[in-house]
Amino acid sequence: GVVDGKEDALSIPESEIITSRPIRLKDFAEHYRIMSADSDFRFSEEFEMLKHVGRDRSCAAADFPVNRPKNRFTNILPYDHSRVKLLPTDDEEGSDYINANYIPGYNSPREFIVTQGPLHSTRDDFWRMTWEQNSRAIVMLTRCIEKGREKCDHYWPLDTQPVYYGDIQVTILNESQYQDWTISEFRVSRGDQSRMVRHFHFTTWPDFGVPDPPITLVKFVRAFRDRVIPDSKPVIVHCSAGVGRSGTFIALDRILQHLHKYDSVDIFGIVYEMRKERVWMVQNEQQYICIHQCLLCVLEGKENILEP
Ligand SMILES: CNC(=O)[C@H](Cc1ccc(NS(=O)(=O)O)cc1)NC(=O)[C@H](Cc1ccc(O)cc1)NC(=O)OC(C)(C)C
Repeated sequence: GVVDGKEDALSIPESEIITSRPIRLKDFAEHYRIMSADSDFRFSEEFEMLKHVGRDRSCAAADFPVNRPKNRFTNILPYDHSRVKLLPTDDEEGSDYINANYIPGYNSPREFIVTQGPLHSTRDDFWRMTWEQNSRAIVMLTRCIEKGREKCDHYWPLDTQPVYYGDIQVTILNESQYQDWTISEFRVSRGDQSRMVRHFHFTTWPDFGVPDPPITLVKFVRAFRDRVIPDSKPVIVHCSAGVGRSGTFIALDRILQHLHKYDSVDIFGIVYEMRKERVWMVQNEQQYICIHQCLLCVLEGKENILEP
């Protein structure tokens, strides 16, 4: 079919759909120069090719009337095929629903769970998901309030007093504040069981934008990867809608691990794969280019330069 004058993705033969565009690391600087020429003309073209990826998938559960209030935004709904299901409570319709999808990482096909910033009304579901999925790390990429708008509920305690979220108790054990992020450790308990969950909160990433300078994101990903315990438990990543900043973070985390073992990198393919699992992962062109800028800084050895 032809939609708005262009062939839509469904009409292109499977064999002709481009799903990856690997670039050799030794050619990456030149690749970046070519793509960014003429006001990022080729970056725009390449990012446009990702527009329809995944969009043919159903979001039926998200659309159940009982689940609609659980979605922060009307246009950011989880695909059914990759959504995270809560353990249902006595066949209550919608009791298994949370706006969250499994996303592949460098280490496993379900390394991450990407979710929206909890609403006040869904924060108990958020902690239930964290417990049921046995997650030991949460990456938060938004502030709770930005430009006077609520982007995310403050879903963890305000001080060291324990707080219950449903039947799950959360206690802040410690908190380390840095210039652009805060790393905390929570004790998360249910009944007589307790676990430690690390909270990695990036605090200076504007919605719809990119960290300034991009190297700050490289340093945060390093800080996260150096501290996260390598295990098979999914890492929970969220921002406000759980698409733009979350997708950008995961893409960079994959790339920084990948380049130790391989001599090429496929940023287009990584974003393509993520968008098959969750809508709009890496939301805009600026974020897509930022991933390339971060990699360029690392390849040029700029990440260890002390800021002025
Ligand atoms: C461009 N903004 C949006 O699309 C946001 C959802 C969103 C996406 C990504 C991000 N950034 S993030 O993923 O990095 O947190 C924030 C918010 N959606 C809304 O604000 C939507 C409106 C909308 C915008 C664009 C569109 O194509 C369809 C509908 N509004 C909306 O859902 O209104 C409520 C909250 C009152 C129910």
